[in-house]
Amino acid sequence: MSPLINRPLVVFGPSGVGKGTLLKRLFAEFPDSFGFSVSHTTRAPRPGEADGREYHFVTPEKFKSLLSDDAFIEHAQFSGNFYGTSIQAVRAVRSTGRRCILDIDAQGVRQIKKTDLDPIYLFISPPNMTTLRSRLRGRGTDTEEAIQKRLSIALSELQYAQEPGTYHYVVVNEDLEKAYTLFKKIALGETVEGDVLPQLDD
Ligand SMILES: Nc1ncnc2c1ncn2[C@@H]1O[C@H](COP(=O)(O)OP(=O)(O)OP(=O)(O)O)[C@@H](O)[C@H]1O
Repeated sequence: MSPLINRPLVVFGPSGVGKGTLLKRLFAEFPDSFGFSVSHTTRAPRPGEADGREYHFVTPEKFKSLLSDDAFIEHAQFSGNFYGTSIQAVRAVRSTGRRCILDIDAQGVRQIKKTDLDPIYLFISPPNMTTLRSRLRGRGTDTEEAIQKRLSIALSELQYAQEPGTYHYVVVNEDLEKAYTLFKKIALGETVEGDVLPQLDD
């Protein structure tokens, strides 16, 4: 098996747990070491978005043909549009000498497990549910209805993480400095213990 650093890193965890916060810090500290793959989408580009940079913008027909050619390692539909990560996009990151990071949901993780991508799976966990709820509210970006929806999806993500063999590592994002220190070591391919998945039954 190749060294850990050569394998893509799949980062998953419930909405509001702090994935974006940790990833932003990692990219700021190591601007040349990591890359996100460019996904395909059928949604229209927003002002300022460039094809091949934010997304590969494709028609629904093209998306379907890629899908039937098994081009995607995972795909999903959100609010009427399709999104997918192609194996080619992951390889493109690798060819620039960067470690590819995939920030996806549990449904995507399930799909990737059926491929031969062989990534490292890292689950970002809240220390408890109370903290997760208050972070989602504290972010101030969602309505109460959207928060409830995110929380119910979060519960299924947490249930998924409790199934055996789901992840290689857990990072509990309680104290941000501590979480980032461990997250960084895992991203850099160091061999570490990782945290233990908390109970999350509060
Ligand atoms: N260790 C921490 N302690 C306290 N607050 C934190 C910590 N980590 C992140 N936060 C805050 O929690 C909120 C959610 O974080 P963030 O947006 O990074 O989550 P996310 O997992 O990327 O969510 P989504 O999947 O919805 O994009 C933000 O307001 C962030 O500043």
